[in-house]
Amino acid sequence: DPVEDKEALLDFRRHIQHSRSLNWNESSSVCNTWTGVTCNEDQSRVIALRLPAMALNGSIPPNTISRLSAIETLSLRSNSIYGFIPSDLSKLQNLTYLYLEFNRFSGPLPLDFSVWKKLTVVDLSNNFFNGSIPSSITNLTRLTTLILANNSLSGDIPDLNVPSLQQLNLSNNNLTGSVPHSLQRFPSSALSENALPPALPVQPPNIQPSMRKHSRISEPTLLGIILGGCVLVFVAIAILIICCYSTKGGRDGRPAKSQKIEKSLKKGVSERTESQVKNSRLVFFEGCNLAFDLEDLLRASAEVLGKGTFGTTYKAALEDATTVVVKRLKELNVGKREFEQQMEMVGSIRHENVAPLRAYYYSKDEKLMVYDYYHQGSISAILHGRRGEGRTALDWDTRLRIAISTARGIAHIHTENGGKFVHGDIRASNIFLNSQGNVYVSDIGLATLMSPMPPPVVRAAGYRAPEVTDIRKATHASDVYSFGVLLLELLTGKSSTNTTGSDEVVHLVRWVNSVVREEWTAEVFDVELLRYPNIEEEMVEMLQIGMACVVRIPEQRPKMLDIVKMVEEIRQVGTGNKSEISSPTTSTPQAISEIGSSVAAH
Ligand SMILES: Nc1ncnc2c1ncn2[C@@H]1O[C@H](COP(=O)(O)OP(=O)(O)OP(=O)(O)O)[C@@H](O)[C@H]1O
Repeated sequence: DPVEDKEALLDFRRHIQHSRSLNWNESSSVCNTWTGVTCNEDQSRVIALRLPAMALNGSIPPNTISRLSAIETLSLRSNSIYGFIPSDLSKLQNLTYLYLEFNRFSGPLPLDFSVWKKLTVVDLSNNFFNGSIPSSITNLTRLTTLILANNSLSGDIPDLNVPSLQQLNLSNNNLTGSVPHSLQRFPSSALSENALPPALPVQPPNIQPSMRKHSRISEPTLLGIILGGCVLVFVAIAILIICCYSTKGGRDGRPAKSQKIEKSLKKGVSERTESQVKNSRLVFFEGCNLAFDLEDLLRASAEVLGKGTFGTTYKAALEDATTVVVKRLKELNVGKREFEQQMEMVGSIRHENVAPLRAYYYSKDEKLMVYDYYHQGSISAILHGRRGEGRTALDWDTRLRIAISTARGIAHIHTENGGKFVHGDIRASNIFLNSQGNVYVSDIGLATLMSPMPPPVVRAAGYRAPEVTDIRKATHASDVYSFGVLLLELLTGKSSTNTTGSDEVVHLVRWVNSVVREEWTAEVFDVELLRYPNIEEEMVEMLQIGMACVVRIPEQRPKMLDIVKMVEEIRQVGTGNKSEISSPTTSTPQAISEIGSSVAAH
């Protein structure tokens, strides 16, 4: 651990008020457990400190952060920090990203920006900074973003001739003078709400600048402008969304990475008033090392992953290169209290096979859930996506591992809330693999939040136990049924529902039952599995478990804890190749048909 950095951070915490708890224990590892702290690869130095929306209150204590001399990212946005930017921060020679917006900083900006040679992004907006904009900013040759909006900066705008600068916002200050040539390439909004002369004089030029210099726009007028702006934004976004959906995603059939959709994620918040935004925070769960706030999420470039039963799911890349998944829920049937209770329950579940809910957000218009992004995608996508040439088939060992891990995950969920918790929506599209191949059960407990009249849940149909008529009333036994369907899916490679040539929908359970009844068991298994040697008995074993889970009468289905044992034992009762990893070779389908009839007996 970087001992000196640790001391500096502890000193920082000691000298600044923070009403949200910071898990910075002296005995724990700075690099691995401390919220908001990131270290370099060999864990010798702290390189990022991100404490957005941590309710920090006070001024930045001198000689604390300035000792983190390797720091590249400093984000203290959306707190209540006041006072000057301490001059000793000039020691942070590696500082690249500086986010101090939405605080109560005041006083002049640091005079000499050139000490931070690597500065790339600077956001000091929404504070009370005054004085002029230092011309030393011109020396920042790597600067791409400069946001100083909503302060009380005055004086002439310096000639910021910084070729790398791509994003500029100096709006809503008291800046005067003419727009320097170097800044004329930016949209006029970058400089709006200042005391600059208008580009086209609509009033006598000698009157307007001086009037505006002394009188800021009155609040009702400002409100009018904001509301008008919001309506315009809303209409524009509505048009964009319509355009977007009419093209049904990217031309190649994949979800379109689209700015329009990104805007739609932002829409909900742009409609809210500023005070609502300030009062509504993302609620993080303990142990979550992610450090971002709502503004980060809204700023993130978002890509639509898909639309599911509960809303739209986005992949959002945050400024620090973290990727998260944001579920934007729709049509919920619950109020704030019930939503929060359910989220707290879901967020407290910790198991190696359960996708942790990282954070959630609730407001009247917007309900968000934040998860880790799983690089390999869902089991459904891996199993059914892209059949044909160039496809990597899901091997038997992986399918077995998915079955065991999912069973363990669900069994754990069933022990929560005094053994009353139900997943309610087990299916292949809610089970994920991360880049290391670990398995995670996701989307827990969402079904119970649905509105009384959910949209036709076609996708869930093949997984839904026959006794479940209302998806909000799922039970442990109905989860077991859905898990059984998942096992059948892993074995057959077929989706939970399939459409025949005559457009008839055939449920996988019915199909498997009919095939097994006719003693054609060998036909059941995925042809992609026939390449693996000595797995027949294991497959038959899994088929038996799957079929036991999908029996019609709920009371006759095994309990999840028993299922875990049964699935774990597949290897032991199988061919005895317990520790071997089956590799793709050829095996004859006859071998399977010989043992197939043993399943029919069950
Ligand atoms: N944490 C995640 N990591 C990676 N991909 C995800 C994650 N969560 C969801 N996805 C993907 O986003 C897409 C949309 O997911 P979403 O959960 O909204 O709908 P679904 O799973 O397709 O359907 P349903 O909500 O009805 O279960 C799916 O392709 C899903 O695989």
